[in-house]
Amino acid sequence: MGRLVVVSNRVPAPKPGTPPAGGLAVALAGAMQERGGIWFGWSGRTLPPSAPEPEEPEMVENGGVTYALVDLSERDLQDYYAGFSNRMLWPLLHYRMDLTEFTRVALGGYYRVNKLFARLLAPKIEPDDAIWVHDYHLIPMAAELRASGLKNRLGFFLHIPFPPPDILTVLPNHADLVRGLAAYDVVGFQTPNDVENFETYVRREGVGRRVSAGRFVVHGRSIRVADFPVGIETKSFAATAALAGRHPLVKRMRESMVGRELIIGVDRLDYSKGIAERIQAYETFLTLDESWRGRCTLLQVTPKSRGDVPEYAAMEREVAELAGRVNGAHADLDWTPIRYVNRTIGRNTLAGLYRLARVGLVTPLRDGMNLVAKEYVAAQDPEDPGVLMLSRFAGAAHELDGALITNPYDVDGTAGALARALDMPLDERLDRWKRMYQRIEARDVNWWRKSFLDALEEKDAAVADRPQIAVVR
Ligand SMILES: O=P(O)(O)OC[C@H]1O[C@H](O[C@H]2O[C@H](CO)[C@@H](O)[C@H](O)[C@H]2O)[C@H](O)[C@@H](O)[C@@H]1O
Ligand SMILES: O=c1ccn([C@@H]2O[C@H](COP(=O)(O)OP(=O)(O)O)[C@@H](O)[C@H]2O)c(=O)[nH]1
Repeated sequence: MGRLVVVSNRVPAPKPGTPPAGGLAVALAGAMQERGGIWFGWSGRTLPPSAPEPEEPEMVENGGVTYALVDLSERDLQDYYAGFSNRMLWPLLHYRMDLTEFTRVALGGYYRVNKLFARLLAPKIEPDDAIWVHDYHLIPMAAELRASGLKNRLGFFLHIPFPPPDILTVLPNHADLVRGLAAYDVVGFQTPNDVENFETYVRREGVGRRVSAGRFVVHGRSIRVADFPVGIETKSFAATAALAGRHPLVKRMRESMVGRELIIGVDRLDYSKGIAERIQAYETFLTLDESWRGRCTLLQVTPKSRGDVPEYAAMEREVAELAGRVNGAHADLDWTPIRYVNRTIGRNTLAGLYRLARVGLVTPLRDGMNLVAKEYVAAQDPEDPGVLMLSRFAGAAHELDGALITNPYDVDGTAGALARALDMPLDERLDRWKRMYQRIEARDVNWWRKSFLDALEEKDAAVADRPQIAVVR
């Protein structure tokens, strides 16, 4: 068995002595420690203005994993990351054609960085290594690596949605992008809906077809295509949450609630997350059901994200103004309806905050999966669990059928669902929570990693033999 080589734009900082943070990082690091591996990607740093392009990645060893990190020039970062990845692919793949900006300059930067990454990575690859590329920033990597003569197994996992063809074909280079996907041996999506959109695209564009369950021929290559819903490290997150009540910040939060019910939202500041619509629904709820005034608080944790992209800066202002206006209109001397926190909270603290909250509000307009939804479920007290409110447009809604499923575009409907969640009796909360917990325990992040890698190394039964998961009506 060869090594595992993971390639992703963002690589968790390999600081000596600190474990990698986040479910994805933990699981992939676990796989690499088992097998020996390289984690290749952007260092998170930019090169000084006149510095030449790097000839070698910086190699850092930590905890049995070799990190291979590449600094990017400011221009490459603007064109490849802020430009084509986050102003074109991100909005388009989240069904937001109105927010896209396509430029040939940014597209050029996207291919330039993929070429650079492939050139720096190829010499590090051994013949029996399995290579697993992650996310929309790096779709052309397989084609670039194959052009340098590599014959290895190559897998790709898309963490964000794959939209229907009428949306994808807005992208002027959609044909090249899908040709790039066909250079992999396995292409993984988050949900059956994404797989279906891919199938419709290749059929309509006349570039391929599904030949059997989980197997496609695209541009003449036979590839595996299936959904592999990403999970979290469920058991350890649940254990952390059970102990997190001792954490000083969680204690302070509980004391400050003075018996009020907590409603929690945790999202990067991103227009895909539906934060403004959520605040509007909360305001409608407070207006419609006055009995809840002064008896509940919405804690919205929203770290800033992608500040170089203009749409994100605009959204930062919009959400801050909205939260301020709702507080101004509804607050009392001893009660603030919304606590809006614009910084990153550590996951151990978050675990305790989720457990304190009677309702978890996860209402994206579109989301690949949404790990916060799974973390909220994992963190609940099994004797007295809270209620997850989940947008039907989050990938997680295909699995978490015990949630109160909402449509974030329906502000009144979401407000009504919030009232129902806060009033839900214990037996219904228990019944809903148990179904969801069983699911995320069985399909945790280790299941995700193993099922993808088994498909990549052709060790699995036919992908189609896997039990089907619930599909949102
Ligand atoms: O790296 P950034 O630009 O700061 O953005 C953070 C990450 O956001 C996206 O996450 C996605 O992956 C999650 C795990 O599979 C999934 O639950 C979520 O729905 C997705 O939005 C992005 O895809 C990552 O590449 C970014 O690193
Ligand atoms: O202040 C914060 C906010 C978020 N997160 C973590 O960031 C991840 C967000 O993943 P998700 O899939 O929900 O959305 P993404 O941001 O990847 O689109 C989750 O593990 C959260 O626990 C965190 O550690 N601290």
